[in-house]
Amino acid sequence: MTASRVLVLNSGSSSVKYQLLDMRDGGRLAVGLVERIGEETSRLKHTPACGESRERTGPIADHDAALKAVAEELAADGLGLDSPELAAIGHRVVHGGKHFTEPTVIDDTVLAEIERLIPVAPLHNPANLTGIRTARALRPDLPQVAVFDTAFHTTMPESAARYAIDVETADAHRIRRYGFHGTSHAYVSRATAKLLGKAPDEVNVIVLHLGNGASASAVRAGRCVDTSMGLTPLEGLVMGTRSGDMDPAVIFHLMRVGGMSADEIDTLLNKKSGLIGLCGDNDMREIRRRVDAGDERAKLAFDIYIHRLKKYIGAYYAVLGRVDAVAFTAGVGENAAPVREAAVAGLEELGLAVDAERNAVRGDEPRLISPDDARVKVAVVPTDEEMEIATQTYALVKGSENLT
Ligand SMILES: Nc1ncnc2c1ncn2[C@@H]1O[C@H](COP(=O)(O)OP(=O)(O)O)[C@@H](O)[C@H]1O
Ligand SMILES: CC(=O)OP(=O)(O)O
Ligand SMILES: [Mg+2]
Repeated sequence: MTASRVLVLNSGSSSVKYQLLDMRDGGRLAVGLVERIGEETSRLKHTPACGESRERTGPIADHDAALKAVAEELAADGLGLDSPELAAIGHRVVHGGKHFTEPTVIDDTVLAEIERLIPVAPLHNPANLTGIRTARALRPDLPQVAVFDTAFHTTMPESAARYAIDVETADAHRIRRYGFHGTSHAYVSRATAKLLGKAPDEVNVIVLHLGNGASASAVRAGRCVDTSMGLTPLEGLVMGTRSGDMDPAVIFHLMRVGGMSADEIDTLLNKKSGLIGLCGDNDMREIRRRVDAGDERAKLAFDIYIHRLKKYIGAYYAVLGRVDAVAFTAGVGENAAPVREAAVAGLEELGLAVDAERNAVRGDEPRLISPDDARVKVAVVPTDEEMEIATQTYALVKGSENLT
């Protein structure tokens, strides 16, 4: 029997999403989520294919404890990490810098590089590292593979990747646009081509990944040519708790006039800005409920969110020259019909429109929400970062087995 299972760990700043997949048929043997890590109200939800969902509530102190709890849940279903059927563990790693352009088997050198990049992904890389270290301790013999959020964006031309700052300073500090959510942008742009009945290299797609973190990308013939996140996942769209774009001089002003430290401003812009800073809520469901109830602050937050999104659709339309489809994905993009409607409203001259009835339909499958005669298709394409990570992990592990 050859090992054919892959465990995927997607460790976020306060959560771990995981899936155990059988790569012979892509079947999901178990999926789960640990939320609110580090709080009193942590929750683990585990759903095995062979039975009912189970929940654990109560404090889970850190990512190490979270992963150990996940390992226990898997073991309870006979799917423990000690299984000989496990071929590899695939990890989402947010920042891979310029160095990592492909999925990579993790060794001590790779770990050190991920650690070196912590200052440019302070919310994400530490969590990813803990996930890797704990998984390695549990199964030291197993290949652990890192799949980087930045990898898909390494095809960007210098004109998109470079900031217009002094070249020597930028190079000395490796300052450039790296871009994130690449696994999702890659998966969704390919799935969008498939939905249109085309090969990925035949279409130009604008992908809008709208989760808690949010980013847009311009994908020409299957290759990323621009993306909204930058050196760190702070730039670009308005997000749940992050500001996205603003005049960088705001930072000097807050330091000189507001008396704030660099760390305080970092926390302000990453954790207390975006939707939560504007209206006190970062969940689009709650914001829509408030907007519908006539709440002015929620309405302004929603309008700022949409205004920024629309600017990026226009910008990437110009970058691509010809657009075949705009694809909405992730928590907000897949579920919030009012966001999709508002983002595209008024863009008829660009060939973009949303059909209200189609937009209202909910579902898990990729689908078109534009009218039949639309020049540019608008699509909802559920992302599947875990499946993409598993596929890349398994291909790498099996490929290297075949070579030996
Ligand atoms: N039914 C829904 N309607 C509107 N927004 C939703 C819905 N479900 C989830 N969301 C939004 O999606 C966000 C989470 O998206 P997700 O892609 O899971 O984020 P992340 O991976 O960054 O944690 C929530 O914060 C919420 O704003
Ligand atoms: C890179 C990033 O912002 O990721 P997430 O949306 O998971 O926070
Ligand atoms: Mg996400």
